[in-house]
Formats: sequence, C-alpha cells, structure tokens
Amino acid sequence: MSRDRVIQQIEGGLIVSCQAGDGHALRDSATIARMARAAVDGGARAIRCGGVGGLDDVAAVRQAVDVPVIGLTKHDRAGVFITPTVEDALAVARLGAEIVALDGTSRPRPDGADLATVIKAVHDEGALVMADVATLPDGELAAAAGADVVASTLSGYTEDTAGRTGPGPDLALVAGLRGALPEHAIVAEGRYHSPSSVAEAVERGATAVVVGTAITDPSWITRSFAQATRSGPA
Ligand SMILES: CC(=O)N[C@H](C=O)[C@@H](O)[C@H](O)[C@H](O)COP(=O)(O)O
Repeated sequence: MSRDRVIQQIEGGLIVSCQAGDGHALRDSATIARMARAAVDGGARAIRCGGVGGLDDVAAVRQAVDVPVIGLTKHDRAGVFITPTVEDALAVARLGAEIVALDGTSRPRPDGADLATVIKAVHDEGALVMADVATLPDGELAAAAGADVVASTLSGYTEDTAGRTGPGPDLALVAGLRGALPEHAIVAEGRYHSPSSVAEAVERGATAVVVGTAITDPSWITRSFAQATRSGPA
C-alpha cells in the first residue's frame, strides 16, 4: 500500500489499540487478533498492536484484519521503551505492519541510533513511521527526521511530562502539533476515554484518534462501572 493510501485510510477515523500486557487475562495473541476483528467490525480504520514481546500479536493481527496495522514492540525498561532499537523496528516492519510505531522523543535510544536512522531503516523496508512523542519540540524534531505520522502517545509518560494533564488526554499538544506541522498526519493518542474527548481531538486538528484502554481493556472498563456502584449518582 502506498504512503498516501495508508494515510488516506486513517484520515478522519478511529484507530483502536489492542494490547494486553503480561499477567492480563487477555494476554494471548489469538485473543488480541479477535479483539482487532471486533474493532474493525465497529468501524476502526486501523489497529495499533504489540507490547512487551508483542511481535506475535502483530503477526496475528496482520493475518486477522485487512485494515492498516500499526505495529510496535515494547521493552520492559525505563526511558525509551516503544520499539526502541533499529532491530525492533525492522522486525515489526517485516511482519507486514504498514506503520511502525516507535519512540519519537529526543531521549537516547538503547542502541545509540538517532531517530533519522531508525526512520530511514523502516522506510527502506517499505513501511511508514508513527513517531510517539511527548512534547511539541519532540514532534517538530521527529517530523524533521522524516516521521510520516506524529502522535501524542507519550505525553504524560516521560520524566518531563509525568502528570501533565492528570487523567485526561493532552489536547493542547494535539493542537500545538497541528499548528506547527500543518502538512503532517497528527494522531491523538493517550487517555481518550470517551467519544466526546475523541471529538475534541478532531476539532483540534487530529488526523485520527487512537483509543486503547477504554475499548479493549475489559478489566479497566469493569473497574470504572464497579466504582460507580460504590460512589452512587454523581
Ligand atoms: C504510554 C504507552 O505505553 N502507551 C501505549 C502505546 O502503545 C499503550 O499502552 C496505550 O494503551 C495506547 O497508547 C493507547 O492509549 P490508551 O490506552 O490510553 O487509550
């Protein structure tokens, strides 16, 4: 699929993140693939998947759906942990993910590669890059390094941004990225827990919005309903 075609497919749409870490009741690649199919049935334009050792999830989802796959692999480590090395990025691309999601911050990567090098390696495999960033300067640097898509994924999850927006999404970052990178695909991701917050991200200029937990983590969803039985009407 060409770069433009992949971007067109996600434009104006919802992307569903299907992930379950070690110890989660849904931790099974075949189960993740079924969730991905259910998400596509509900209108997801693309699936984001992969986690700690998540290459099997990427392979299973690739087989299960015919929408673009945004693949990643996570390392259980401090600092850069989303598809941190060139080797990881190539492994994800070689499984057929149209887009490789990787850390797009300016923090040092464990293999010492710079972002432009990782991005070029992914492009040479024929895949696009979604740079997961935490701040506006990160996003600008990632775009200059060649990222095809810039996503707000890591806002709130780096040392400098921890707790920046509390439990809600970083809509200001989405608006900032849109203003600074008018020609880029900007993806809103991280703590979008309601349809109204998704609509707000689109209003601020997001090309697409990723929702994970609020759709694909039944334990989290149950907890929010269970809390309501204890707190009574708002
Ligand atoms: C920070 C980090 O590791 N984010 C991960 C990225 O792949 C996932 O754990 C999130 O679930 C995903 O970004 C979707 O966000 P939310 O689940 O909040 O809708």
